[in-house]
Amino acid sequence: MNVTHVIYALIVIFGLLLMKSLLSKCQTLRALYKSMEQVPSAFPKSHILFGNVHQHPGLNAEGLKWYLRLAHTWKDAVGVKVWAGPFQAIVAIFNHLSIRDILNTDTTEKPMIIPGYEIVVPWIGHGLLTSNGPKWFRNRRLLTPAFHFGVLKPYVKIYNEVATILSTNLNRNCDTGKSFDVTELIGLATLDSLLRCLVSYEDDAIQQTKGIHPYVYALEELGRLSIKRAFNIFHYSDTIYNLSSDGRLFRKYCDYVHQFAEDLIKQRRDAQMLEASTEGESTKKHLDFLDIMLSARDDDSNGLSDEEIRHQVDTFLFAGHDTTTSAVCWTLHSLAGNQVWQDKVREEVSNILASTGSDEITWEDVGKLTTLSLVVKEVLRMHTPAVAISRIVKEKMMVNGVEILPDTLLDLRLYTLHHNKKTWGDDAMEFKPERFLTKEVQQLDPFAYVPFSAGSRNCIGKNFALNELKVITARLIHKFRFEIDEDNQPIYKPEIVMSCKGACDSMRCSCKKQDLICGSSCKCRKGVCENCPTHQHDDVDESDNEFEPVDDTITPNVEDQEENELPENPLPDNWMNQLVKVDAII
Ligand code: HEM
Repeated sequence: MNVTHVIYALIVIFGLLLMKSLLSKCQTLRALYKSMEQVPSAFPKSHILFGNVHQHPGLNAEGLKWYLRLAHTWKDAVGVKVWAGPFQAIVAIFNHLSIRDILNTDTTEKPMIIPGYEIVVPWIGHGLLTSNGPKWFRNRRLLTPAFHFGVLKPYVKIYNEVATILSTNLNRNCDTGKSFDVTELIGLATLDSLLRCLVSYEDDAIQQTKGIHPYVYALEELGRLSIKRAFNIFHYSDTIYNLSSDGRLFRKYCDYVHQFAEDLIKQRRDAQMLEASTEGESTKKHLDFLDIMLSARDDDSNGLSDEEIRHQVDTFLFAGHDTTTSAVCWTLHSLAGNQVWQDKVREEVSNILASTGSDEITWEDVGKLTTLSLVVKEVLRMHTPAVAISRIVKEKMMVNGVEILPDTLLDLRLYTLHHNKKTWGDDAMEFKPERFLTKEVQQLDPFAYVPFSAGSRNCIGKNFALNELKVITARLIHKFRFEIDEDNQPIYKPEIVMSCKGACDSMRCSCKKQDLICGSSCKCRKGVCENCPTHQHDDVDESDNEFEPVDDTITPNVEDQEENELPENPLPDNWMNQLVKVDAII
């Protein structure tokens, strides 16, 4: 046998292996297409190359309505299928029975692909949110003590400190006499609180809006660039993305936030070593997340490396920031649109604070905020901050009676689940906190209401978030009155979280004349605020309105609707108006 024979033999073997792999791929695909026949389709036709990607209405208000229409039509189905290209089957799920089967099993995991969770991995690494299997399991066990009630308790003081600075900033903006967007201030406050609680980082510059802190700026840019990448299929390849200007910018901001976290970790290690060597007392006010991570040990007495700790710090800032900001903003927005509930919450807070004679909400007080709790539950249902989460099937599994094959992507539409009329009734689109007192809702399947997800991969920061949300809202409602601004409507942005542009903006006096009032009891209806007599009302100058009016992103695209033969819109025409307008006073 000479060299030529060997080459021929290798070519034949290689060809056979290739054929075998192609055959097996074809069989898998055939099985996938067959299994998907049991799932109704979101679109009547799918493109041979793009699947349905080009038909999707996008991450906007129209997209939300589109999923609601599908949920209304396919009430009892496992979900509906969408093809991302010819090979990737996605099942959009909005039925609690399907959600229960998916979140209750270990045959699914986080999809580490682009545009899935993989997009944020260069930024947050393989922390708790973006890891699977034994790595996730070990880290979850090591990090769970960081959210123990004993650790969370002292954080309530920090939420109060943050709320005080936030109130001062709101008042300062009120002094300008112009409408302004409070979303940004709330975002800075929730970031400030995360940095203080988790890594004991205190810097007054964080809550300053002017001359924005470089860390705040870097986080904002990273969020913006991640979304941008998700919508550019040419940037799905790491090589191409890294060479692009966006990719280089993304890398630059990643390097900055990584360095920021590394410096904090190093400083803490140095401080701990100094304390140990001098037997000195710690000057820290509370045990933080970093302390717990630095001392955490697994069963083999191994701790977390500095790189692992950095991944977790970045993960917690990522997972805990926009979500909480969204929840606070939508709570204020909902109360602005429901003065009766706003007054009930204010009365509850006032009674609690009057009984303690303090301005601060204590740990014990948080449990007494029962009216606010109802409001918060309803807000998390109506404006679900984590609009959707996803999983990939690892092993063949049954979902709501349908067999789903490996590699199918499951798109759990939590917002849609929370508005499913079959579960929540015909008033599902209405803000009714009292629904959580009814027997029907109390007896619902626990998987029908999952703003923090459920099962082993539920939100580890749930109690942290709820406490913070309640303290900040209580403090603001005690001091300010929020009202709907008829002129400015925020625009729904259901991206990584349910954010909005301009929600909760425009702090105004109830006289609706662009004057802004400080204090807690503005009765101004005439022209001069009795609390701030220096603030005379000016005529409203429309050019002062910096907020975008509702644009066509929320107008149903009739053309697409006809082409896709979508079912009739089950929502009232003005449903968006009911959700998005906001204004506030004093
Ligand atoms: C209102 C605020 C919040 C909401 C609605 C929320 C919601 C969620 C949801 C739905 C998940 C599941 C994600 C998935 O399956 O992909 C999740 C996971 C997670 N959340 Fe939150 N979250 C909030 C606040 C926070 C806060 C404040 C922190 C940290 C301080 C945090 C840290 C995490 C982490 C680390 C995970 C991953 C857990 C794991 O996979 O083991 N979240 N969150």
